Order: sequence, then structure tokens, then C-alpha cells
Amino acid sequence: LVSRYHRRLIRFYHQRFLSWLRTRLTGISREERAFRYVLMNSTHGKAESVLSTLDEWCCKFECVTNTGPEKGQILSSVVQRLTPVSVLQLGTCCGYSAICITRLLIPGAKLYTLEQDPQTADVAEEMMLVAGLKHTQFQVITGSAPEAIPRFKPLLGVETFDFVFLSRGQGADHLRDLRLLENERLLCKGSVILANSVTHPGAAAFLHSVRSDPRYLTSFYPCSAPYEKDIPDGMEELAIL
Ligand SMILES: C[S@@+](CC[C@H](N)C(=O)[O-])C[C@H]1O[C@@H](n2cnc3c(N)ncnc32)[C@H](O)[C@@H]1O
Repeated sequence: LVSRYHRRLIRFYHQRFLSWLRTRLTGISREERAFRYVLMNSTHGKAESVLSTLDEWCCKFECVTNTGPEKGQILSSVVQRLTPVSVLQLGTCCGYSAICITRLLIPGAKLYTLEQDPQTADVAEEMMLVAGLKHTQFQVITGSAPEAIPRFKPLLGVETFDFVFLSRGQGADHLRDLRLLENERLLCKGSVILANSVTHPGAAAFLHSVRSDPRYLTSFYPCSAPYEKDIPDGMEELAIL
């Protein structure tokens, strides 16, 4: 087991344990640490510069995204293909993938991105503003998915989403979130959902469920984990037929 999973274990040690220790010792969250680096080292107003500075931070210090450049490219190509008007992201973190999406939106389109931790949501909002994105193009919502999703229609005035990026967990949450979005009628024919990190063990039930459901057309994008060429990862796209 150790030889099979040692890379994941090392990654866990760096990303979780050391990060947790730094936060305990300094009182500064890992998202805030990444934001301070971006403030000092990026060209303000340029989304590409904020993304590449975040990549630099994640490579050199600690990873604050489950997307990164390779998956960011997949996400970007889906957004460019769909030209969605109403977009939802579940799980904002420090705003990496939110910036990836928002910088490509057509005029009049908007990203709604949900983050459960209020401090992290504030950092993401600041990060997106530093990237030159405007409040007319995005809204960071604070709340936990199971409670927030049923409030989206009255809160946001959105009937359905054209594109949804499921990115708050590593699989098990994807199915719950998908079912909730369906129950609340926030998806319609033609809506596209992209689920992040679907190779984690918890995502097996999600993949099985969507791939065997005739209501969806699914495609799998193999890739590697952010900044880890040797760790396989993947994203699943579902189009509602
Ligand atoms: C892995 S990060 C997302 C990173 C993001 N995709 C990116 O690359 O920039 C997951 C985020 O989801 C948030 N989250 C976890 N559970 C949530 C929930 N139930 N509702 C809303 N956000 C949640 C976490 O606080 C965390 O910031």
C-alpha cells in the first residue's frame, strides 16, 4: 500500500499537515498566504498573471487549488465551447478556477460561485478583483451547498444554469450536489456539468450513476493531479439530453 500510495501520502503531508501547521503557527489561512503572494508578485488587473502567479505559489510552496494549469485548460476549453450565460461553481477556495471561468465569459454572462467558509470566500473575491474581474461578471456566495442550493432561485434570480462546475469535494459530494440541482430544477436540457477530481475513490458511485443514466451524455477527460504529473486524475463532463 505504501509503495502504491506513497506519492499521495507525501502530497497529503505537504498539502494538509504542513499547511495546517503553518496556519496554526501564524494564524494566517493558506488561502490568505497565497493571496499575499499574488498581491506582491502578479500584474494587477491581468487574470493570466494572477493565474500564473498562483501556479508559481502552488508549485513552490503549497497547493491551493484542485484545478491547476492542465485541468484549467480543460475547464477553459469547455467554457469557450459552450459560451454559457449563467454559470455556477460549487467550491471556490481561493478563486483559481473561478478566475479561469470568469475571464472567458461573454458580455452579460455571470459566474455564481459558492464557498462555505466566509474567510475563504472573502479571499476569493479579493483575488478575482485583483485579476481585473468585475462584480457584474461574478458573485461569490457564502454558504454550504446543501443549504444554499435550494435558496438559489429566490436569492440569485436565476432560473437555470447553462454550465455547472462541481468542485467542492473529491467525488462523493458530486452526486449529492447534482441531485439537489436537479430537484431544485436548476438544470435544463442542454445544461452541461463538469465534475472535477473524479478519479478519487469516493467518485466511483457518481461516475457509475451518471454513466448509466440515459438522461446524460458523458465524456471523460483524463489528466493529472495539479502540479503532479505522476498522479492520475480526471474530469467528467455531463450534458443533459
Ligand atoms: C478543492 S477546493 C476548490 C478549488 C477550486 N476548484 C479551485 O481550483 O480554485 C474546495 C472548496 O470547497 C469548499 N467547500 C467544501 N464543502 C463545501 C460545501 N458543502 N459548500 C460549499 N463549499 C464547500 C471548501 O471550503 C473549499 O474551499
